[in-house]
Amino acid sequence: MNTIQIDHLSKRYRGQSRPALNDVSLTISAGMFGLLGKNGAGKSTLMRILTTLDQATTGTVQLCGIPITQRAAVRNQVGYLPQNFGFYPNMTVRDALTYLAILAHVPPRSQHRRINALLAQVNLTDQACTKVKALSGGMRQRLGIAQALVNQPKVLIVDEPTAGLDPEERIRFRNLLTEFAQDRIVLLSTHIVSDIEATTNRIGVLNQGRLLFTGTTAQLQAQATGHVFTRTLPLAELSDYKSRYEISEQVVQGNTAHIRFLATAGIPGANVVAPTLEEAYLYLQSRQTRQEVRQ
Ligand SMILES: Nc1ncnc2c1ncn2[C@@H]1O[C@H](COP(=O)(O)OP(=O)(O)OP(=O)(O)O)[C@@H](O)[C@H]1O
Repeated sequence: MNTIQIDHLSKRYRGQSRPALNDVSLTISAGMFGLLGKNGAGKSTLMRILTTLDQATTGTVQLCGIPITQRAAVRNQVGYLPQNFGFYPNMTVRDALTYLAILAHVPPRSQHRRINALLAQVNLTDQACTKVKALSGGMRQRLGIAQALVNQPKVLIVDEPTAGLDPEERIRFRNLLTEFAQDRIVLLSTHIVSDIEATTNRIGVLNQGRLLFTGTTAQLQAQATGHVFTRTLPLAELSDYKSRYEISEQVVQGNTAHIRFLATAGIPGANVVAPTLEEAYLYLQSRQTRQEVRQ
């Protein structure tokens, strides 16, 4: 029963006219799963419901077979790294983890061993005596993972974890997540497509509270096949293209522009190219917008 089963989940915050989540149904099985969506799509709301920090308005969730309403039991199975994670700045890394281990009821005789293992896993052994406030952004996020794993959860939920990390730390952090996904569910929420590309091929896309897509990255890319084009054109024509099409890439050299763009049908003089995952994601979003305009 190593799955998260979400059925017809909706959430409407008090005083808001539009629901933050709108009839979301989704099954997430073991391994890494990426949840993509732009700002305000509802990702954090879903994460907070799955971690029992917030409650749905309607719908049900079963996490590893446990109904989400059994909050204490669910919390034993879930580790969470929230957005903007930051805690106990004046404690050392070891003291902060020890404190959390106590809160998580880790037996005193296992605490030291568990914390040493976690520090090694997230590569922070050398920083055990460093104060949290002195860690770099990447180290802090790795400490965030360690704190989420203190109670050895079956499910790890991470919300926009790579924002603000430099490329090296971002890669390191993503590799860490894929390692952890080998024997548990890791749910990664992000609006950064390259984070998904580098870690998983199983995704869901949220937009304005609705699940627009769930499947593999290849399936998403297949939906955009035939809708991404490349063209070299005089720089003077670029603004006209920009007003008509979604440009996914542009390189300007002198008076010439090389562009990749999205269009619903073939364009004379433009060549069809295979969509990248980012372009497939943009195509999905723009198709949704066109449908809304038509309605
Ligand atoms: N506590 C709250 N009270 C009222 N509205 C909220 C609350 N939290 C979120 N919302 C609204 O719910 C919608 C979804 O927000 P949510 O934070 O879940 O999106 P998100 O995809 O995580 O976006 P971001 O990447 O910006 O965090 C937004 O319209 C947001 O304004």
